[in-house]
Amino acid sequence: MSDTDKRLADVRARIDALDVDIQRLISERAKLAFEVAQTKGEQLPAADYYRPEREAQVLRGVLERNQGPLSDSEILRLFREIMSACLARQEPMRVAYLGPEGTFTQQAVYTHFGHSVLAMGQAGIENVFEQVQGGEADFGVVPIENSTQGVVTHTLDLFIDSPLHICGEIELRIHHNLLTHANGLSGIERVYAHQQSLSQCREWLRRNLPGVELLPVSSNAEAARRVRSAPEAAAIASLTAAEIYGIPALFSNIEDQQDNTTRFLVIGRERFSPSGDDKTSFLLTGDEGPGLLHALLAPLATHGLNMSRIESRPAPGRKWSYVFFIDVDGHADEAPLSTAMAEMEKVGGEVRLLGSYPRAVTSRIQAGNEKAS
Ligand SMILES: O=C(O)C(=O)C[C@]1(C(=O)O)C=C[C@@H](O)C=C1
Repeated sequence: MSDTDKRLADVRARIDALDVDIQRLISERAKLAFEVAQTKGEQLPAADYYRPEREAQVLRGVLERNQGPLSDSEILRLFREIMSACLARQEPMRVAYLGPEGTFTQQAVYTHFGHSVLAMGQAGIENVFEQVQGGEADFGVVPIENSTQGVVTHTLDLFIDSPLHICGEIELRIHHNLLTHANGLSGIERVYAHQQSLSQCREWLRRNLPGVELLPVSSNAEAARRVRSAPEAAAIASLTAAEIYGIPALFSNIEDQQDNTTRFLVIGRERFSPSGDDKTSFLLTGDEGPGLLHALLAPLATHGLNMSRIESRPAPGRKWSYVFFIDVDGHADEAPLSTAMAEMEKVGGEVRLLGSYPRAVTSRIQAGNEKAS
């Protein structure tokens, strides 16, 4: 045996010993998670054991402890999967998402819930809402805004008449790829993609495929599906879609903005407790003149609450009336937000809580500055 072989055998023996420990510890952890489950009630479906606030706390701890050599997102992913597996001891949770298979929304589902869930692709955002409301799905995941393209108005509008709650947010870095069976750019006659993705890659397409026909379709996964047997066409889609539909990526990371990020919301039928670092979304409506919005927002300022977003949409059936979507820091069950919301209700108009939920854990990972990457 050469010296190199001996060193290799030695390191592998140490890895084997560690694997035994890791496996024992994971099994021990799973047993403790089952113990927690028993205290919540035996034989309930997984959705009844799910505690997003606790999961966020566990994952924040993982990030704080990480000293490398694994990157923050890798170590998060591993612990995410361990918790997902611990939870899926009963029937897996059913999570509806904007499909078909291979969309970024599906990727958001796995990033947030891990792979031990049943992800159910839906044809439209409204179908995701319907599945959760009707109880066919335990939770739903829908896109809400993109850092390059702005808000997904269709999702906002669906909240206006929905009784569902927001119980989580997911931030996903969006990397676009040019998928094609063509050997080079010169063989491409048309490009399919979702309109949002065409817009996010506008500059790249202008420089690299000038004059080529750009065809918007319902999703990037649908674009990939169309290109499967059309070697003269290309699709803009994720690498997951490339794998599912068996199409090579001719170019990767073709998005114009390096930090192109999409935010998704998790919707469900219940409300959850504070996690220690939460956000709250609510809806404001009222017909009492321009001073009303100012009066409604004043308590937020008085209590020093940070408002991270305000979005207005036309109120359905009321010409020139608006509905305002507001995001603030804090949980509605905790002061100072609970106090501010009580004061807002006294002003008049309607203040409807859409949900309080843990801030996306991945938002703690600085883009391009990832610890140990
Ligand atoms: O702490 C709990 O409430 C658990 O059920 C355990 C656990 C975990 O594995 O850490 C599992 C599922 C919940 O969503 C949250 C956490």
